[in-house]
Amino acid sequence: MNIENKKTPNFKGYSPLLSGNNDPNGKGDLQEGFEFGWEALDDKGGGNARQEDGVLAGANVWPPELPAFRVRKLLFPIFALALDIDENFFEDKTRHSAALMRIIHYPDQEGRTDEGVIGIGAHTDWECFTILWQQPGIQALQVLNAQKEWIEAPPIPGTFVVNLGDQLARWTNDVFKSTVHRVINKSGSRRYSIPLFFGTDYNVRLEV
Ligand SMILES: O=C(O)CCC(=O)C(=O)O
Ligand SMILES: [Fe+2]
Repeated sequence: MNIENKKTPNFKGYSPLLSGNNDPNGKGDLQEGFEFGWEALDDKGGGNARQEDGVLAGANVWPPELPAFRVRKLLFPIFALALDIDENFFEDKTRHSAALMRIIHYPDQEGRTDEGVIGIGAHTDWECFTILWQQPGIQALQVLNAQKEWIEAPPIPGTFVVNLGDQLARWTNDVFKSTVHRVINKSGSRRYSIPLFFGTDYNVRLEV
């Protein structure tokens, strides 16, 4: 696999099972991983884009057979087409997108009765959309539907949840509404989730 991180110049990419062996007394580490970091930012003219990245400088590598790995690049054109505007409308507005990933641990709250203390209270996300990975097998995420009822959004193996955020709602005059959601983890076990929040470049005006 040519995206293997031992073959890239900047440590980014895929590390297969048993490719590492941290303990010299061991025979190999039973884990695989994928390393990524800052993209090489566009050179704004000085010729020194992200020089401070040292050995990590340079583009990420992504599996060519999995274009959805760069889901953001796919989602913005899909929203544009759904809005009946040019497919590339968001292209020059999302070059350095405000993007933040969280890794969240929710302790189990089985038996807790305080309705005011839940995993994450009802809210909408702020950006354009959130791509959310949920730990398989644990139901905890709920979404408020148009009838104002909380419905479950269970993890479906091999899929992400995409929540729409306030920025996209504002920009589209609520053609796309932001999703009200919350998390209550009464599963009996701890739960992990990983949301990736995606907005646009900071200086973009919300206009069409
Ligand atoms: O953990 C989840 O499923 C959702 C997390 C979330 O809504 C958030 O961090 O904004
Ligand atoms: Fe959220």
